[in-house]
Amino acid sequence: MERFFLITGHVGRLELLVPQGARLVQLRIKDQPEAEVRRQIARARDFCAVHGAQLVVNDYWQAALELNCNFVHLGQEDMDTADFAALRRRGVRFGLSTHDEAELERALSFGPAYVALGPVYPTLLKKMKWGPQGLEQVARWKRMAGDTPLVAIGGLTPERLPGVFAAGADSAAVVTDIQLAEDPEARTREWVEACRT
Ligand SMILES: Cc1ncc(COP(=O)(O)OP(=O)(O)O)c(N)n1
Ligand SMILES: Cc1nc(C(=O)O)sc1CCOP(=O)(O)O
Ligand SMILES: [Mg+2]
Repeated sequence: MERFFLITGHVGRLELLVPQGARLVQLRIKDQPEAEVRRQIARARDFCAVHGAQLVVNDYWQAALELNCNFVHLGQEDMDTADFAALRRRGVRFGLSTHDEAELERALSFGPAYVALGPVYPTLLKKMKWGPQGLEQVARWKRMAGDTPLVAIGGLTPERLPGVFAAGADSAAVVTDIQLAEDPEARTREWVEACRT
């Protein structure tokens, strides 16, 4: 699995940062009208196809199906309503969020392309009911997930990556560190480099 997992909140940002070297990118749109969501997903799909990047559509699995996208990310609530049979029929891979053992067990039962564990470190992005999981939890998740790739998320920075990968994460996902960077393009290149080593 790609070690660098970029997450952006707008297709414009995705178009700016993918050319810096991101090969796996999630479009995580929040609080937008459905038509705008679909417009952005279609644009991201086409852009990623041209630039050789894998697009992962967050939340909007129905739009992803309708717009012929092939990878979605689903949270625990999304799992209640997602049509996994339809996703499988159409060859759409899915990654799933997990935060505790019960969620991990449930997520693994669906046969995901990856499971995500978070927040590994404190995150500024959103209020969460889970405290920081820490690196020992990353190592436990890796053991429990078996062959399913593990994505670490939450409060990650290039400086924290050696510890995260040493603990067993296969991939590291980021929103805030790049979103708030003074120079997001340069910071993305730093991530690409840090994930290479
Ligand atoms: C790679 C990755 N991991 C976790 C999440 C979080 O998904 P979710 O719990 O559905 O929360 P939102 O991102 O929808 O707020 C993710 N998006 N990507
Ligand atoms: C969107 C999201 N989901 C998380 C989870 O644990 O499921 S942590 C998180 C925040 C993303 O990380 P940051 O902005 O700190 O890089
Ligand atoms: Mg979600």
